[in-house]
Amino acid sequence: MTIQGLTVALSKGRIMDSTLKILRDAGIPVPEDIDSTRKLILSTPNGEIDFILAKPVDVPTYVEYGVADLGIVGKDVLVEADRDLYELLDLGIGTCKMSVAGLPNTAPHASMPRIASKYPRIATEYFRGRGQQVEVIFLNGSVELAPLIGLAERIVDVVETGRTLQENGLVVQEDIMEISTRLVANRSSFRLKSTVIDEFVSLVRGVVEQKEAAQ
Ligand SMILES: Nc1ncnc2c1ncn2[C@@H]1O[C@H](COP(=O)(O)OP(=O)(O)OP(=O)(O)O)[C@@H](O)[C@H]1O
Ligand SMILES: O=P(O)(O)OC[C@H]1O[C@H](OP(=O)(O)OP(=O)(O)O)[C@H](O)[C@@H]1O
Repeated sequence: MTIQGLTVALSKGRIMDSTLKILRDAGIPVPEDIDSTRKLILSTPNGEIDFILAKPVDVPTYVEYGVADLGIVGKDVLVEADRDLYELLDLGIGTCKMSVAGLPNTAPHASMPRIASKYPRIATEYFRGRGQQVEVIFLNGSVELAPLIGLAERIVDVVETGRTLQENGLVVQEDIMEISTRLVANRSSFRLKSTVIDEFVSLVRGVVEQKEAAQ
């Protein structure tokens, strides 16, 4: 069986190289110039797969609307987007944590503490779940700035090595969830293209399991 007739949305940026390595190791046809091109839609020479190169935050949108059958994207983005998708596989790459961080030795003092985050839904749900009233302030990046300049008491952000927190004098206060890269599917595609999607998943799963066994 060969893979045919799929559109796959890939996240540009940090997880792109490890995603492409997994796909290539799995024997999934990938255009040669995908790492270097400025094109946003690429097809394999025999037209097996169309790849859409998207901003990570937009991948769940493409997949939910069915313009992509499959998507590869971080769990952080998926939880924040809260789209109606099937999550098929954990690729075990792009691993990090979603954490609450702030300046050390500071007890929350405001009755309505401010929390800065690029992930307002995750932050809001987390504090709601703990029965804590907070005001969540959306920032697009460099979130660690917020406690340093007095915009917010704490942040909710991704922590990988911890270097950004450390170099800015911040510490993790609570961990919210583990993050890794996931393969997701459009609900209709999953039914209508089940054979080819099953094949895609089983090829990728083989590589992921092999990597896990070698660790
Ligand atoms: N140190 C890290 N910082 C941010 N994301 C990380 C990190 N380590 C792994 N990841 C994972 O990589 C994914 C993509 O990260 P990347 O920085 O490319 O996206 P992004 O923050 O949406 O980029 P941008 O907004 O700059 O386009 C994240 O959604 C997350 O799942
Ligand atoms: O624990 P670390 O290894 O230091 O990684 C975590 C940092 O990396 C990400 O920022 P990114 O580089 O994507 O920039 P951004 O803050 O502009 O989103 C994230 O938002 C943290 O700031």
